[in-house]
Amino acid sequence: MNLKDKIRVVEDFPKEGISFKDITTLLQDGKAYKRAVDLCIEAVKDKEFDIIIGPEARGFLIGAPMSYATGKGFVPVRKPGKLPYETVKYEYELEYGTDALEIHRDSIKPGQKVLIVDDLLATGGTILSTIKLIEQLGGQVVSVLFLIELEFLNGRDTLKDYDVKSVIKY
Ligand SMILES: O=P(O)(O)OC[C@H]1O[C@H](OP(=O)(O)OP(=O)(O)O)[C@H](O)[C@@H]1O
Ligand SMILES: Nc1ncnc2[nH]cnc12
Repeated sequence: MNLKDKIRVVEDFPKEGISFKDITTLLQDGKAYKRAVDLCIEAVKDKEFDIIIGPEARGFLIGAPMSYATGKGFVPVRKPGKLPYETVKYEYELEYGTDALEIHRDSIKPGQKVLIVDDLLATGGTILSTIKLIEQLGGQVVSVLFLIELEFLNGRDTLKDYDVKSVIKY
């Protein structure tokens, strides 16, 4: 099965010049979704981690099933105003705008080994800010895993101090 064939590419969304990689077509195909999650788990099989962290919203779609399959906990990183308890916040730039992310202050214990998971690496801004949040709380990022990497945007340069893995590359 070629997973790339399951991803729908929508040109000029959400604005002109962006070639949007739409994973909803992959997710709605049960076998393809399972294969994608299995490949993500395979990609980090040599890594030791205590917890999985994924940013809203598409990071949940990959991180939560990986959490279920590996038996590790899942910590959501969310857009501002969504988490009910005390949070720390970080602002960042996207391929198509700016945004901010928050995490619960008590979600990571100092020294915990963290695997970060997201659906897609573009500029790396989302994950760099996720890393800042984790490190502020004393977590240790052992690896960062993406289902999709847009290599031409050089997000790996932004994340050069970290172990970065991806399953599908454009
Ligand atoms: O590498 P970057 O340039 O930071 O871009 C990648 C991020 O952009 C998308 O999320 P988006 O903010 O569109 O939110 P969503 O998951 O809620 O759709 C995607 O799911 C990644 O998290
Ligand atoms: N080109 C793209 N396709 C899908 N999600 C994205 N997030 C940032 N850039 C994206």
